Amino acid sequence: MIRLNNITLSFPDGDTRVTAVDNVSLTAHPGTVTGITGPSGSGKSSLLAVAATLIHPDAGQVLIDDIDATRLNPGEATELRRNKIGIVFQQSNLIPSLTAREQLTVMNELGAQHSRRHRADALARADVLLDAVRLTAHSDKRPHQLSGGQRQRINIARALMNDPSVLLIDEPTSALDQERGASIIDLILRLTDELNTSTLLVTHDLVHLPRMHGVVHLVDGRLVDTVATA
Ligand SMILES: Nc1ncnc2c1ncn2[C@@H]1O[C@H](COP(=O)(O)OP(=O)(O)OP(=O)(O)O)[C@@H](O)[C@H]1O
Repeated sequence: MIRLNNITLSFPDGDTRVTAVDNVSLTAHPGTVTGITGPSGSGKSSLLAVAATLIHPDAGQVLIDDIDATRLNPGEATELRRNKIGIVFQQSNLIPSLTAREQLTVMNELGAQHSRRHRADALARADVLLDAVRLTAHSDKRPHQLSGGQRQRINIARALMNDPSVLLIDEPTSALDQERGASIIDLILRLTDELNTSTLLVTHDLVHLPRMHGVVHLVDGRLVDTVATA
């Protein structure tokens, strides 16, 4: 579960500061997808970065499975992120020289020795996830041999490699046409259900919102509306 309590975040802007996120609270339960929407510049990506523990907020708490990430030192926060949070960034950052399977197994090589899986376990996990995202037949292909939708599926599978309880996804459909976008949303809904993740999904694509379990709407960094949908 992820709970954001009264998050405020500002950035320096000349002599003043711009408030990117203004006193926002939300909770996402396991097995649910919460959409975060709002106009450009409304603070969606900033809020996701705070949830990911990549940016420390000016005020507020980030509770991941009841651990307050804002009280951890940088090393502890990195460990928490590695073990409990899967992140799919807006920009795909697949490594050009690696196959689809290696994009996943390389996750296991990063981070502290004690938290790594045995190589055979990592391979087995990668194959389960490649199957879950329907890419088994493409396991040995490199990014340039795959479509945009297939690359996005690998990004999602990779974020799930360490079995996170929280899945954070920024604009997963922005580079895809409507049909491929809808199929990525299908995938995220299914994996959230099967793997019981608490998923936050940033999107400005309103067509997908009715399919989510809840939606929060940001304007100028403030939460203006919370809607339970499904
Ligand atoms: N690193 C930064 N330094 C300074 N200001 C920033 C930084 N990141 C974001 N901002 C500002 O914070 C506000 C919120 O930006 P953010 O990227 O979170 O919005 P967004 O809703 O994700 O926008 P978009 O839909 O265009 O991606 C904006 O005013 C933006 O200019």
